[in-house]
Amino acid sequence: MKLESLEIPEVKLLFPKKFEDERGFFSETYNQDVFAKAGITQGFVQDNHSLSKTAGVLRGLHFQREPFSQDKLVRVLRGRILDVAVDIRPNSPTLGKSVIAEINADDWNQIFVPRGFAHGFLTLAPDTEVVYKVSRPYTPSAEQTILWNDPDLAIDWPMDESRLVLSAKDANAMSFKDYLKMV
Ligand SMILES: Cc1cn([C@H]2C[C@H](O)[C@@H](COP(=O)(O)OP(=O)(O)O[C@H]3O[C@H](C)C(=O)[C@H](O)[C@H]3O)O2)c(=O)[nH]c1=O
Repeated sequence: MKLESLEIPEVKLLFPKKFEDERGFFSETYNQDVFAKAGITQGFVQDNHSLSKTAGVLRGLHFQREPFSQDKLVRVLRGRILDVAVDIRPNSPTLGKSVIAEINADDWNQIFVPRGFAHGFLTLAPDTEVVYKVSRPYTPSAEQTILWNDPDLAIDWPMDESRLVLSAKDANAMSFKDYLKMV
């Protein structure tokens, strides 16, 4: 499996092998030993799957407070996303910095977003299906959302706000400044 580090090394891009033949393809999309060799030793306890019907669906920026924070291993079954991981670790030298990568079915790539990061994505195609493993279970009481277009984070989303589809929760999320007051 090919592995690439991004501007924040804890966030990793992975390219599992895809064996193609006249029938189609086979791919081990997760293998504990192979991923451990890539430095991903977290166990995963839950698989998630979301469908976004149009391009312009923006989900995020989400995280779960400690001790419920989740590592996430994200891939795209169909379509394309711009995936964003924001470093929200209070003592990190890259606090507030984002890593952005396109994850899509054609490239068959995955992104590993460790705990300590807020996560979100913007769909770039209709009928985009995202599946991802998480290392701790969903804990609604611990779920938090930081505003997708927070001025201090200054994430360069490549789509005009008027075209975005957001949940009410995400549209009314807290600012990064308010998050910093929490920690
Ligand atoms: C996350 C989650 C949600 N749900 C239920 C709760 C809601 O009734 C419904 C939709 O949840 P939500 O609007 O939070 O879904 P997304 O906006 O796709 O949230 C996800 O999007 C960003 C990109 C993430 O990184 C998180 O994993 C996750 O928060 O599914 C569950 O039952 N289990 C779960 O693990």
